[in-house]
Amino acid sequence: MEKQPSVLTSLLLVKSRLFEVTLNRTLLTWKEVQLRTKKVSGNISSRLRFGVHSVPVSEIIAVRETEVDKGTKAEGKWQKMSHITTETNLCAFTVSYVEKTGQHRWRCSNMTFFCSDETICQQWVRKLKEQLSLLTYRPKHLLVYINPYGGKQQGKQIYEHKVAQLFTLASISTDVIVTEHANHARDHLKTQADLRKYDGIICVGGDGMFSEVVHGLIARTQSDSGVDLNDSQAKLAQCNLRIGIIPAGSTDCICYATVGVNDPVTSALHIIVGDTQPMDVCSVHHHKTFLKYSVSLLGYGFYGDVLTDSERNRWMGPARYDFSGFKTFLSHHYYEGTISFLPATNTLGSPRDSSRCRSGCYVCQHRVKDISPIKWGGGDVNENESEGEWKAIKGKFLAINAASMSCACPRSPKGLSPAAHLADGTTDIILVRKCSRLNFLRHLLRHTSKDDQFDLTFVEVYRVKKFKFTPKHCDSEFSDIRDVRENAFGQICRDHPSCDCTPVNSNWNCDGEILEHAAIEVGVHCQLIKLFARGIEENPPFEEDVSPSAV
Ligand SMILES: Nc1ncnc2c1ncn2[C@@H]1O[C@H](COP(=O)(O)OP(=O)(O)OP(=O)(O)O)[C@@H](O)[C@H]1O
Repeated sequence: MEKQPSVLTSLLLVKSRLFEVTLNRTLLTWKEVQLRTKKVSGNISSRLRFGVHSVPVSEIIAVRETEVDKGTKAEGKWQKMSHITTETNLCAFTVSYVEKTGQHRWRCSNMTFFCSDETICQQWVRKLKEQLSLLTYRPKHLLVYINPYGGKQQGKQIYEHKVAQLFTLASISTDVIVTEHANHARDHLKTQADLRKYDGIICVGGDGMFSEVVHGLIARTQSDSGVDLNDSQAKLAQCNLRIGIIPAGSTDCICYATVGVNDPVTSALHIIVGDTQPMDVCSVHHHKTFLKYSVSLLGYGFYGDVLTDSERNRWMGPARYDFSGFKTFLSHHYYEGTISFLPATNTLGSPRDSSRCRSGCYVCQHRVKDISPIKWGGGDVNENESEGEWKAIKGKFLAINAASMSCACPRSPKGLSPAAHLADGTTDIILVRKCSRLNFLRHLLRHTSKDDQFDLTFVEVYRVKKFKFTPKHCDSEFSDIRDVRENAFGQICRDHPSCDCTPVNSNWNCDGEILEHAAIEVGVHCQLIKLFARGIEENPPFEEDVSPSAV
């Protein structure tokens, strides 16, 4: 790699140790210099270099002049150096920067450099600030929504104690709104917020809060661009404002998928350094009506039933998911219907790949541009020359899942579709056909083991750009099919929601919310939104412990 010319180089002190500090356009580096006086050919002292520490300029948070404790000024190696005086005014500046501490966690570290005179100190502060001012992609004004009731109801405290001071340090100004009811943030974004004032929108909460902000921002962007949300074939306008998530929810799936960890300080630092991660969004329609957007999972059958049951047991807290999961597993319902889809033919990846979507993902960067408006295949199978061939699969399914990202989280370390991508314009449909309880259990357990969860005869996986699902018991095109049930004799019962007949249709679980209709049409909108994140970093570098702060 070509060596960058240095912008500034000086010998500076950190505590009592001497460092050669160099700033170039991309890196701030400090190398320890040890003075050892030894006779080489009669006289002269030589310098030996020790530990090296580098910080990318793009990961410097702030720089400021620092008060010097006058009592310490005469200490240090400068006393031993004839060419640097200790008699002058000792000055210092502090650099705050991102330190990667492992497990994808970031922390804000401070390093104070002491200079022999004020001019050098001011020069360093000026040059560092100049370099930071070139990073125009960093946000300066943010709109923050805090859900005080998400997760363990710690949203406000998390923001005030862990995030606000970092934003102040980075000279980011904020307008903060603590939400007063569900959909407050969505509706404020849709209609009231003056979005021209901001460089990004931050939500403090969980996946539900993120979903609110996504819905508000997409709706606002489409209304500003004159796009009809109910038109399932419309090409949606991209949202330019980035969204940041400060995790304060119960599951924080989106944070795990885009940052690798649900840590408020790490997320705040990704926002400050101005990271960008594009993300696909699925639009979900029922005939001519818009229902919802989804960024992670659309699940019918097993995952829909778990959510429906867990909503009835909210009083149990987070334990309701385990309880409902177990109950749904035992009930072992299957559902009949037809899934039609348009396979993603021009993508570089496949759902059975061993590679994963990571920071700077090649597959997402080289996605085939989705320029055509969404067109729906009529009937079960339809050929459309410009888009490829629709396929249809009719059957009895225990689960139909569409994963737009891996959905990996501590509960399911590999996720539902380990090789799914955040921003390649596709979603992975996973069909689990009717099988024995034991086989279904084998499939479920493989989400937590090394074995391939798709390598089972009753499981199929397809990477698609669009799909539609038609449940078997959906006689009228426009009827609401939620309450269609089947009694013991196989007859359809619509009239007795309280009788003991089994539902013949499941509900769709759309990113943790229940959809009102089973018959849906879904289209993937490639890179519709952007997050303040950079994707999960592969083997994030551990810093060698040569930093003077560790001394
Ligand atoms: N002030 C409020 N009062 C009640 N509900 C709110 C308020 N603000 C937001 N909400 C709603 O609370 C729901 C849950 O919030 P959130 O996603 O932050 O936490 P969570 O459900 O515990 O976490 P996760 O979604 O990660 O499981 C969201 O759907 C949001 O619409």
